[in-house]
Amino acid sequence: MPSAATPAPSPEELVAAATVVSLPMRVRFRGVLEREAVLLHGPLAWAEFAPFPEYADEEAARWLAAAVEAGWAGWPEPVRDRVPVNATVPAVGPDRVGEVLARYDGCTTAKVKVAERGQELADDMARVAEVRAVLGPAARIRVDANGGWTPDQAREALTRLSAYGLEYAEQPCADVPGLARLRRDLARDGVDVPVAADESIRRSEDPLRVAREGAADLVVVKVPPLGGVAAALRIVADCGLPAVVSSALDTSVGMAAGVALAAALPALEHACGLGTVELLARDVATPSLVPVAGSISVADALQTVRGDLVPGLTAGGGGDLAAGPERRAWWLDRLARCAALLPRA
Ligand SMILES: O=C(O)CCC(=O)c1ccccc1C(=O)O
Ligand SMILES: [Mg+2]
Repeated sequence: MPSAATPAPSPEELVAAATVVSLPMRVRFRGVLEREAVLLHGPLAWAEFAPFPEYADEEAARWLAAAVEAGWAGWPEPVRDRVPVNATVPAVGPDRVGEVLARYDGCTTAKVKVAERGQELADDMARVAEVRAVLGPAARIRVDANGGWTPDQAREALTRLSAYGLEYAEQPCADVPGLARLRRDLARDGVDVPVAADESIRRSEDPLRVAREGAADLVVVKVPPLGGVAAALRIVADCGLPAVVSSALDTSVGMAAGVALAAALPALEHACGLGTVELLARDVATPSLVPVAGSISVADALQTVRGDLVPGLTAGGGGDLAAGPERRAWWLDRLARCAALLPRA
């Protein structure tokens, strides 16, 4: 049960509840082949704190607020039992697309990374074409450029990629004015590709600006950067746009928070980017929280965080997933600094 009266745990309490793990990834994502995370054993559940290493403390503190909600306060009530999930295809060559998609059981929506640094539109075309060929005409395909295109590049790329049929384009351009201009240009040209905002929501001081300025058709929401499930629900309601829940490259523990958000949204019209545990070569829970027949059960998500993790993984010990002493010290220091930034009830 969420409770506004639950006081935030102290920095000492959080450090005592923490273990630091390092997980190898199957494919490079965000330029890394290894994902580090702090797992916190709270009184209600396990929680995850894993802001990307380059984020400053102020931004990382929102990720910690989301972890405190998970472990200490609890999540809003679900309104559905299962959450549909998309496959996520990193910027691999077409030769690896089949192998990536095969790991997502029953997923009929795929998100394809595009505009990767060092690659060209021809690479994106080949990757998206292969996804369409593997999944067939009925599948939904969305692309995610992570802000990598100028508005003109995005117009050209999406006009060409639209030949494969796109559900939407996620963060095609880096900023809100760019997204708004692109949306107008696509409408003028008759190119039917809706625009979704991701970074413009989750890394913004003003997450409602996208909606105010008509810069997107839908919003992508992630629990950790928005400061928790309850905070994300409020942002979606205030935006008044359809929402897609996505992950931030989480372990099964972090993924459960995304499932809790997707389960609690009043409306859910799109598959969610909550299948990315498949990108990790190792995970903290058995079984892993991965889609079965294209969706994740909400009860499975709750059980994942309320039960035991893999043998040897306890607050204070990471078993054979434990990060080395230097990385452990770096993360615990960061945890304590971010904890000091949280409002204390
Ligand atoms: O939405 C998905 O399918 C997976 C999540 C994802 O793509 C992602 C994962 C880590 C960091 C950024 C992003 C992103 O959506 O941009
Ligand atoms: Mg994105």
